[in-house]
Amino acid sequence: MSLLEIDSIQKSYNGNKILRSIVLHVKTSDIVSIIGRNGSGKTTLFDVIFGSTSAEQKFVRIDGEVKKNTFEIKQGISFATQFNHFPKNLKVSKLINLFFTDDFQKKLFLDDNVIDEIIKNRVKDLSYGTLRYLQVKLYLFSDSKFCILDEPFAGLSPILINKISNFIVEQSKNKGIIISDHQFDYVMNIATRNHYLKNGVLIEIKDRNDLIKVGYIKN
Ligand SMILES: Nc1ncnc2c1ncn2[C@@H]1O[C@H](COP(=O)(O)OP(=O)(O)OP(=O)(O)O)[C@@H](O)[C@H]1O
Repeated sequence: MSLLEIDSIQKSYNGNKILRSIVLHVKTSDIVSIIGRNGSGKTTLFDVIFGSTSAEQKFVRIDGEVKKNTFEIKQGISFATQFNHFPKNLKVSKLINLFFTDDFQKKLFLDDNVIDEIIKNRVKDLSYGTLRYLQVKLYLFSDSKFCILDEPFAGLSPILINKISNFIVEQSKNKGIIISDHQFDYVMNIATRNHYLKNGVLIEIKDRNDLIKVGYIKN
């Protein structure tokens, strides 16, 4: 059982406080959602946690050890960003080989008809949705204690969303997962705990009704 403790995160852009005081604790088998309106600061929060964006204040601890820089954080957290950073000319088969040190996880990863169909292609030949599916699945299956998924369902058809949802539940047996996506029904269906990000703080929410109360959706 691992524990990720995120505390006292504060971040401003041009004097505007985007994150005021974020506290979030995630342990193995948690699927923790962060829902929020466009521009509320979800991606900024993930970038700050991961260390790709600086912050006025930040505290990240994994299993009792304070993690100060991206190098240290990368060893404990895999982060599927909204963007694809894979080299365009790389073959999908090579990309997959680069990601896995664990044969068991690799075998599990490869047991998938969607991957079968693209394994001989190059990254540049994949459609947006297929590339997104590949990217999210790679980070989800990678050998890390925690995984952050920023908009994993964006651009995916319902069948692929269901597949990714099932993988999230399966992989959460061995890792803690933080997920943010505007497809809130799919997210809340699998999350073990839900949060709403508003005015720079996280509010715990229980159900769809709470999303109406906070003004994310209409009745
Ligand atoms: N590099 C930057 N410089 C200045 N302002 C920024 C920068 N990056 C983000 N912001 C601002 O910070 C706020 C939060 O942006 P962020 O991308 O974190 O929101 P989000 O909740 O992820 O939104 P979405 O749901 O649309 O992806 C926005 O007002 C955005 O304009």
